[in-house]
Amino acid sequence: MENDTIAAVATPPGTGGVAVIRISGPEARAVLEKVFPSASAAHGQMTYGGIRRGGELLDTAMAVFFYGPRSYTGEDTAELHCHGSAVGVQRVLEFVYECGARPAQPGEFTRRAFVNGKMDLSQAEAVCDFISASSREGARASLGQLAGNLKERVLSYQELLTDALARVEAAVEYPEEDLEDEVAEDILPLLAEWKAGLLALAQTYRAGQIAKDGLRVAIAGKPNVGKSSLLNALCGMERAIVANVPGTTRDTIEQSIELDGIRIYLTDTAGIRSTNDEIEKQGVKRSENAINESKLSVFVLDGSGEITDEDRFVMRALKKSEADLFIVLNKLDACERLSEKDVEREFGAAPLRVSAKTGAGVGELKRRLTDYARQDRTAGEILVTNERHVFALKSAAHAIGEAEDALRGGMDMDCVTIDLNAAWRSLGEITGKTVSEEIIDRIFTKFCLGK
Ligand SMILES: Nc1nc2c(c(=O)[nH]1)N(C=O)[C@@H](CNc1ccc(C(=O)N[C@@H](CCC(=O)O)C(=O)O)cc1)CN2
Ligand SMILES: Nc1nc2c(ncn2[C@@H]2O[C@H](COP(=O)(O)OP(=O)(O)OP(=O)(O)O)[C@@H](O)[C@H]2O)c(=O)[nH]1
Ligand SMILES: [Mg+2]
Repeated sequence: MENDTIAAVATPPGTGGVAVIRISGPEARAVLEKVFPSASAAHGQMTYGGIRRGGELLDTAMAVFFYGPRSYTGEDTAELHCHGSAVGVQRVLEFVYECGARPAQPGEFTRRAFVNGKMDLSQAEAVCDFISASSREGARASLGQLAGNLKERVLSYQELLTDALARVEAAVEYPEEDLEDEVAEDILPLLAEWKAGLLALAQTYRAGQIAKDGLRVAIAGKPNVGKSSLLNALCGMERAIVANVPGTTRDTIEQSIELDGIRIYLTDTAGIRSTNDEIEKQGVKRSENAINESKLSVFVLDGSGEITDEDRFVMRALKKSEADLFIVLNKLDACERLSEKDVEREFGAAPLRVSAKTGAGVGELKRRLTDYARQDRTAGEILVTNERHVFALKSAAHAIGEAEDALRGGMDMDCVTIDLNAAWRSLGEITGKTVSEEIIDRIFTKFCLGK
């Protein structure tokens, strides 16, 4: 399976300007010559010509050939740049299969690039993330990883660990030289530094996850405080129905916006209150679900009224969830009955004053949302966006901590060696050096076809 020749359409299905078929493997050149006889023999040179099966013209296209290892996959690779006709591309693809290629599995081109050492596992994962990025920040984070920022950082830690291991092993090997104390003294501060660095990197995951997957924000509050109006103000359109009738919003309403490069999934919810109305009850249940699925809740209060038991009821529901909380005091354009102090006294946090009606304060709310999304950014420009990587970084930091304890406790130097090796192996899970075939399978089956 590893060494046959694969083919797939690399561009999205359907109608387009141009569609690209990629062919990779030892027979790629032979396949290309059958499908596109006028192909140039020169590396990377695109030529124009006809694709004919028997006497029949299937397309007039362009083709290019890359000799391995100077290609994306590291193998011989051909590309056919066809007209973006769904039917035309299908016919050319069938012809390519007849000429000796087989259909590629999802992610198989990139898997070959990984197997052939063209990229490490973190870069291969970044290819998938970059393609599916839903915001500028998500695209930036995955492109950094694709360019190798995480890989380089991990490799440099592995190099440091290897140096430390060499010193520890020398102390073990030449006990007569009494190197142990000196090695311990030299290495201990380094271990602390590496552990902190790895943990700081792991901590970028919160911001990384938001960059990659966006931030889910629920807009919650009792009926008629202006939640739907706030949703509309945040997304700049009349997305939800607004009316001066408590219970206007019956179902949750979702709208995503991009704020300063970050994808934000806003959910406007039905006003939460205890009710006997069957439909409203279901709406309230959905509101509670939306809050539980969000990382952040915006709790809306009506500044033209008083704090009521209904507000307290909502606050209790919010407190039960794990979501962080912003309090917003709405209707600041109307006569003011509630001050920021009142809210702080009641709910323990100062609110942001806005008017969903005039838009006052909405810019500041947006700013606070993006600040919230960006907090925890350290460790330079690298953003860890993958739980698997976080786990590996934390495991490595933990093993380094064990090595520290062993050194400090005057334990056998062999224990230190074991711990440092464990740290090295944990880091190798990120680059793919020390990862099981099952995990690699799982990663690549998530890819789209043709990548
Ligand atoms: N036409 C086309 N465009 C594409 C791709 C592709 O496969 N085909 N890519 C696919 O995702 C991305 C570009 N990524 C690529 C990465 C490496 C190589 C490559 O040939 N690398 C060789 C040679 C480098 C060189 O000549 O300097 C190498 O690494 O040895 C090609 C594309 C996006 N655009
Ligand atoms: N003066 C003023 N009125 C507002 C403001 N925001 C909302 N309103 C009014 O308050 C009423 C309720 O607004 P909605 O946005 O429908 O309130 P809601 O919280 O979504 O209500 P439910 O869906 O019933 O829970 C409407 O008449 C709005 O025009 C504001 O900032 N100032
Ligand atoms: Mg509403």
